[in-house]
Amino acid sequence: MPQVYGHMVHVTGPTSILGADGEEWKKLRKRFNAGFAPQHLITFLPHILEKSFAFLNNLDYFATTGRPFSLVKLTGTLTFDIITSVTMDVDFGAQKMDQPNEFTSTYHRLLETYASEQVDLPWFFTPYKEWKRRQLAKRVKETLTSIVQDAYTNRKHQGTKSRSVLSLSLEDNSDAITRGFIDEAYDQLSTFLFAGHDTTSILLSWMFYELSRTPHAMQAVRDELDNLLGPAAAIKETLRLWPPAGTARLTKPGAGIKVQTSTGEYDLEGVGVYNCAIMIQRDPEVYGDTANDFVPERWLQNETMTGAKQIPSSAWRPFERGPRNCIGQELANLEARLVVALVAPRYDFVKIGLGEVAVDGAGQPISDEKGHYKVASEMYPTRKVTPKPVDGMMMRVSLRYRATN
Ligand code: HEM
Repeated sequence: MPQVYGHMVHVTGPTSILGADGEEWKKLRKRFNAGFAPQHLITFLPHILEKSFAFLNNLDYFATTGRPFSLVKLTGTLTFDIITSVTMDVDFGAQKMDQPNEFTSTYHRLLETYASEQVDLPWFFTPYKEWKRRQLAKRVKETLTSIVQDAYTNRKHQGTKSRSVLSLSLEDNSDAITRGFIDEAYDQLSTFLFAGHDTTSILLSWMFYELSRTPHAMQAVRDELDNLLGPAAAIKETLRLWPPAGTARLTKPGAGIKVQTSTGEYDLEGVGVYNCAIMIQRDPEVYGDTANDFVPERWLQNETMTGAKQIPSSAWRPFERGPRNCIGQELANLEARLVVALVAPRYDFVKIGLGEVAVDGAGQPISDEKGHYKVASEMYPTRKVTPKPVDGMMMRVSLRYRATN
């Protein structure tokens, strides 16, 4: 839907796979599918592991100093390091807290220009922000373009080929390198950079938050680590409650698209359709009276669990469905499983600020009847007023044990 996609053009570029349509999209999707085949994804494991250990080092620092920190910032640099390493074979060292990397901070400052309710206003309402966004986008483009150019040279002179997004973007080139060709490769690279790290970092933050206030679920994750079932259910449930991405489509006039709902049939000819995953995935008709609760057990194929069999697949769509679904979903799952397997046994997280757990006079958490800790203030107020901004998942973390090696 151009009205939505247009806003993101400074992050994704005009020829991005996200905005492409028809034959152009098919060509791009086919090309990049090769980089996300299961047997190829497994080759990313050493990269993901290496970056996850750097993440553990950072958590250790906060555990030993007791300092509060923004979890979403920390997971953001982790997933940034992973995505740059697997899509362009470059290590920006984004997680080095004592030596902030310039490209990483420029990129995150660019993303922050979108984190405001004013984002939907035309540019002339927020001229300074628009100017700043363009400046930051220009600097990001300079760095990524030089990476594209270097990769092109290596490919041409040394025959270096891989199935990274960058390498796949350079396929189809004629002998002469043109500005347009480099720009297109840059658009795809920067799209994967954005789509492949922001989402996964949000997933990880919400998951550790929900686990921190649902002790039985955290215990199940720790118990189930051997077969990775526990993390899989926790990941799925986090994505149900807190889908980090979404989709909007413009229906073609004459395509005959109609939708049947409990209140009648609606004609969706030539309109913008926004699949609001956060509402669909909290539908009480499907998820019952625990629709708003974090209940990973619902996804375990256990006959005794209520609801497990009745959830229609279309009621869970964080990666969307059909041919335009998320190309990186298996990578996101792989990352999340690995990170939770390393982090869950080693640390306890405690939320501070918005969403922190309510305690009794003795300082003990107060549980509700469903086994969740009650929160003192909701992360997202449900009142019909402008919600407060989220606080970046401010946390404290403590070590459950010290690794000897
Ligand atoms: C928790 C993590 C993730 C979530 C929730 C997520 C969600 C989504 C959703 C909902 C779409 C469909 C958008 C639309 O229809 O307009 C999408 C598309 C896409 N995602 Fe993801 N994503 C995640 C991780 C990733 C990763 C790790 C990558 C890359 C490595 C990635 C790359 C893409 C790309 C390139 C598209 C466009 C696909 C196309 O149009 O053919 N995503 N994602």
